[in-house]
Amino acid sequence: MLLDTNPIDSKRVIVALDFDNLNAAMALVDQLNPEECRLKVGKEMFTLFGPDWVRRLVDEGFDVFLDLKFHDIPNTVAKAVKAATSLGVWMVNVHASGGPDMIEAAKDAAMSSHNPSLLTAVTILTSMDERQFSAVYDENHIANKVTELALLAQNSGADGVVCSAKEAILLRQQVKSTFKLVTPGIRPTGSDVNDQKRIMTPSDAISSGVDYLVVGRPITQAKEPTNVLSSINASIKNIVYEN
Ligand SMILES: O=C(O)c1cc(=O)[nH]c(=O)n1[C@@H]1O[C@H](COP(=O)(O)O)[C@@H](O)[C@H]1O
Repeated sequence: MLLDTNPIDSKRVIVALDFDNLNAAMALVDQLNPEECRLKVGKEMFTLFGPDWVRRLVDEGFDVFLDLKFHDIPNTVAKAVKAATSLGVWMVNVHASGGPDMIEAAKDAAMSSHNPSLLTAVTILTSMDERQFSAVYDENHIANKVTELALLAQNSGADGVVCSAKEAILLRQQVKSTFKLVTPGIRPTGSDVNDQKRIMTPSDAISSGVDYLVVGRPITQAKEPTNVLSSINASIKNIVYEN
């Protein structure tokens, strides 16, 4: 299992499996090659199909991002992260707004596991635009808050953040080069935006310094999912970000 990104990682796409039907999910997974993508399992599928299914994906050779976005008191989050890493997953996440003690506790738990996982912290959800953001934070500079939360996450030991690719250029000036930027809200040209607000194409995102692209519906709802994945991989294959 890779904990670091190679200069050109052949699997920079993380396919978000958001299905309510296990057969439909596995029909897609069976077409995917663990050398060409990683997988993300979120709240819906984890709640419906549980840890055994996650272990199965790991056993099939996939690097799994278990996206449960923990946000609770430090002790509770540490125990949840310990349980998550015991499944053999590659990455787990928390909300950065849970604060430094919570992130540090999560990182300690992720590292002390017999199967250390990367820990990322969610900054501001990609479904938030300025109107949504200002309703929560009483200000309207999303990029400033993302930067603040990313630095907080880095200083508290997180391995990276989940953010929008729109903030990647700014973040790359401020965080360590090894700090992972994981970005949902990725939309190949011409695909539906759905409920995402802060979006970018795969090649623009990688050119902006993103490490991993989280792509759900543009792949999972496509008539030919593997064609979409291959075309995204081809579009980013030779892009190396230089700061
Ligand atoms: O943590 C995440 O993965 C996440 C954070 C965020 O800010 N925005 C976001 O869309 N996500 C997840 O990324 C995936 C995006 O899926 P699509 O919009 O279908 O590409 C979903 O599974 C979301 O839960």
